[in-house]
Amino acid sequence: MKATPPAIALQAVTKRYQNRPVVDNLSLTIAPGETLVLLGTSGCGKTTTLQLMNRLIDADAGTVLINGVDVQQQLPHDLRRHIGYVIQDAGLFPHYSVAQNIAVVPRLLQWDTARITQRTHELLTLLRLPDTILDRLPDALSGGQRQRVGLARALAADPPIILMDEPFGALDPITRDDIRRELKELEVFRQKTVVLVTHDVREAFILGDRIVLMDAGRIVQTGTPDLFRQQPATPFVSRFLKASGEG
Ligand SMILES: Nc1ncnc2c1ncn2[C@@H]1O[C@H](COP(=O)(O)OP(=O)(O)OP(=O)(O)O)[C@@H](O)[C@H]1O
Repeated sequence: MKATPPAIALQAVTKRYQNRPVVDNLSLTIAPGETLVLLGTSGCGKTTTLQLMNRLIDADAGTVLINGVDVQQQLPHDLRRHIGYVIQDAGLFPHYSVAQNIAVVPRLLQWDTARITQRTHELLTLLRLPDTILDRLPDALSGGQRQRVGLARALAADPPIILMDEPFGALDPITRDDIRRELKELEVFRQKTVVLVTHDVREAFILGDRIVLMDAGRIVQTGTPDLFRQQPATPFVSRFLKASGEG
């Protein structure tokens, strides 16, 4: 029997801007079903690393594989239909209603209206959203509701991989804590391969099966939250954890 390939693999990947590597010879594998958190200070290359995974940007060197297939052999739009993407403040289309936002990928996949309606209602229930918001524009939602709609949109076609870039960054601390907790408890979230970018150590410890701490485009330490607590690999790691009150 053939072994299952990693859901995502980066092999010696480099991305340069103005001749400066912002992702520097980085290698990383993510198992199916794993929640991996990319953690690090502002500008260390987390977002760039994430965007290499769904071909929002292309690497200058190295290989990115999704389920064992080089992303260069896949069309960006095909790839993105199979990889959900959630960004800060949800990134909803402002002139689309909530219903239209949630239906973006199902429409691309040419689902019929009945199937889209059924899926939309399932997602509203899953994410504890009232169906009274379906006709509203994103502007007429609270930040927490917008973020939930962003999640619903990313989950709509049930992609096996979800990429999340500072998904809770725009929320107040209480709403952020609530949504984090709810997300962690969702069965669907547990089953999926999730890569989450954050600079928030607490968030990384709550949500991550494994954490990758980056600095200047490189990996400083990889491991479970417990490993980070018990064996910070370098003084940089200790300082990073201490600065957030988790060290
Ligand atoms: N399109 C671009 N052109 C030039 N430089 C860029 C571009 N995108 C990112 N950079 C630079 O690459 C570096 C890494 O950026 P990246 O967004 O990946 O960092 P990050 O760790 O996600 O930071 P943050 O937490 O602030 O979002 C930064 O110095 C940034 O200024």
